[in-house]
Amino acid sequence: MITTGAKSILGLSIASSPKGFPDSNSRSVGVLRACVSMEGSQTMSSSKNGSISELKSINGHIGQKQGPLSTVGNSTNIKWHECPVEKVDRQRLLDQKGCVIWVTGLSGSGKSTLACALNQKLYQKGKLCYILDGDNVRHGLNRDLSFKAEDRAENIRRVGEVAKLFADAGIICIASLISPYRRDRDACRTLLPEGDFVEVFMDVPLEVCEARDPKGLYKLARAGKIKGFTGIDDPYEPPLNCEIALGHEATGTSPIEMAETVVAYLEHKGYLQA
Ligand SMILES: Nc1ncnc2c1ncn2[C@@H]1O[C@H](COP(=O)(O)OS(=O)(=O)O)[C@@H](OP(=O)(O)O)[C@H]1O
Ligand SMILES: Nc1ncnc2c1ncn2[C@@H]1O[C@H](COP(=O)(O)OP(=O)(O)O)[C@@H](O)[C@H]1O
Repeated sequence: MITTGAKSILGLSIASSPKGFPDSNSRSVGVLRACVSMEGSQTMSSSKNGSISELKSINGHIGQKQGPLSTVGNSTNIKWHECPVEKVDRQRLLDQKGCVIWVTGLSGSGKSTLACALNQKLYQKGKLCYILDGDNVRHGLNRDLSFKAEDRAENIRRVGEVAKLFADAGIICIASLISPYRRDRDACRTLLPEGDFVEVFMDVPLEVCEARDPKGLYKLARAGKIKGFTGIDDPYEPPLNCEIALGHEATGTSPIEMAETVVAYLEHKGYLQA
């Protein structure tokens, strides 16, 4: 074992400021703080390549007594691991606050269009977003789920958990799913700190969505060829206390106006700065 100071941890020299790591840029502060905060535990293994075991020893994990074990659902004997680089550090790097914009509404109400317009607006402002779209997530992670109520609930639960991880990464996560049940959406809200879950309701009447019918799904549902289609023969529960309801004159009716409404909300609530 050798002993070293924070300056050489992770191979970064704070004094010499290597290429791609500006020393006076405010975005580097979080990283610097994280390195400096490791100074208390200066023992490193002699490994030359900065291996995982070396990082763990910096973290004080090796040779320490394990903390309490937990049981969560069917996962027994599990333990939560902390890291000195935290959400607040990632947010400072990105100059924004991680949160979840949960877009709910009928098929054809404009969820995906809004998600995309919002992503573009925020990107232009230099803010990092990621979209979790129901249709898309069902192509992979949630391909095993149908549209019966319990599978929709599991769909929402998984996306809620993933969105929470994105928010913890400091990213503005836009989740756009029908999410027809209030209870499922509220459960996602409880996963996040107060204020970090922004429910956006696409308040567009069924008749309008059905007239749009870009995928021809309403037509198939009306013909009885799709069973359990939301709004036709499956329920949709509108939010009772959402942060933003779109589709009215007051909040704009074009996708760009709607996106601007959401951006204004995020700005007002301080999410577009660290
Ligand atoms: N039975 C039924 N009901 C509603 N929607 C259906 C159904 N079957 C397939 N689709 C297509 O699936 C998309 C909705 O997926 P979601 O994951 O957002 O749905 S849910 O939140 O689990 O209810 C939905 O996409 P959007 O139109 O973008 O909402 C449809 O393309
Ligand atoms: N604000 C809007 N005004 C008019 N048409 C819209 C608006 N937003 C979306 N659309 C159109 O409505 C259809 C459904 O939009 P989409 O975003 O796919 O809805 P969803 O994701 O809720 O199913 C598309 O043809 C889209 O071009």
